[in-house]
Amino acid sequence: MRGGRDIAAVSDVSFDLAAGECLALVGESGCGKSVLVSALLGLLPANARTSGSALLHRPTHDGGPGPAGQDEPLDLLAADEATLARTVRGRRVGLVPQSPAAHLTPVRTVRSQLAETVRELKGLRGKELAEATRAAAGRAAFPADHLDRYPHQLSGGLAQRAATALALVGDAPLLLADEPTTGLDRDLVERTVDELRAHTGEARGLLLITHDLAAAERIADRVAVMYAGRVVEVAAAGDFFGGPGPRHPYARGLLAALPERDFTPIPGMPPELGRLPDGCAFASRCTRASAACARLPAPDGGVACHHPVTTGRPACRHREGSTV
Ligand SMILES: Nc1ncnc2c1ncn2[C@@H]1O[C@H](COP(=O)(O)OP(=O)(O)OP(=O)(O)O)[C@@H](O)[C@H]1O
Ligand code: NI
Repeated sequence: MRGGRDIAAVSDVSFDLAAGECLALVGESGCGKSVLVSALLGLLPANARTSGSALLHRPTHDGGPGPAGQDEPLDLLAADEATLARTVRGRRVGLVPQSPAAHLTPVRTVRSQLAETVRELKGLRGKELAEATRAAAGRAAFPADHLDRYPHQLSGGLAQRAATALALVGDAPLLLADEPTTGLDRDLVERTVDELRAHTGEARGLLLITHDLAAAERIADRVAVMYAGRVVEVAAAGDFFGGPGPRHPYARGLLAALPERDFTPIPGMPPELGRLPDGCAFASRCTRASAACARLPAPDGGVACHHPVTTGRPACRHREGSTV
């Protein structure tokens, strides 16, 4: 920040994502979801700092170890710009960006941007390229008769679909979708998330960032909840949305806020990142808070809370399989 102040936008985040799995990442606006995605792709501003590791394994179709010498994971946080640009972005990790209108090149039509991506990633030319470009648009329900439009001529939902089409072209082993259904009607939301879910076939992984808990429930295997830059709970989707429900009070509050549930918002606002308390950042809004919350809770069994709701069942069930 200006004045030499540091802001910790994302802290101590730890999770895995298996091949063939969809992990939904949810949490209020500003909790750090997009910063996390930018960090994974080396897209943070130049003055940002990261530490730790983000290991990307080579996918294998049977889930077993890869060919000898080729299954060394790549640490995305340590990779240099040339590696990220030439081998990672679009190829090994696809991105549906949060603000598609800002990511599309304003002076080129959707067709030309999509064709360039298909040419680069699939090596197609001529008639085949034109055909594959139309097919790529169709995969994200982008209408063929809008392909010759410029980004400023698209509605928000159409720009979203153009960005999704671009992200799907490379069939990357890991897809990061940052709010891919903003501005879409319910049937298009469902069509889009189903297409993203289909992407997890053939041992591909999907990290779905969304505010749409119904969309997460529809396609996610597990759910991770972020609050003020930290992951506070990771749970199997069946437990999270089903009977036992989430165990972290914040995660329970997120679900209870839904109109089809209690329709009761969590009182108060998330804290400012520059003024985080030393202890649990949710304590001031939490009805279960106690003196223990003055200390930061360490993640324990998938939940970081001094007084999680006991549901009688383990909330975190890891799927078998190799990690992506
Ligand atoms: N370039 C930046 N410089 C300073 N602060 C930033 C920068 N980018 C993001 N932030 C801050 O980091 C925090 C996390 O932002 P982020 O965009 O990751 O939130 P988010 O969870 O994706 O929210 P939303 O759901 O609204 O997209 C916010 O407080 C934001 O203001
Ligand atoms: Ni975001």
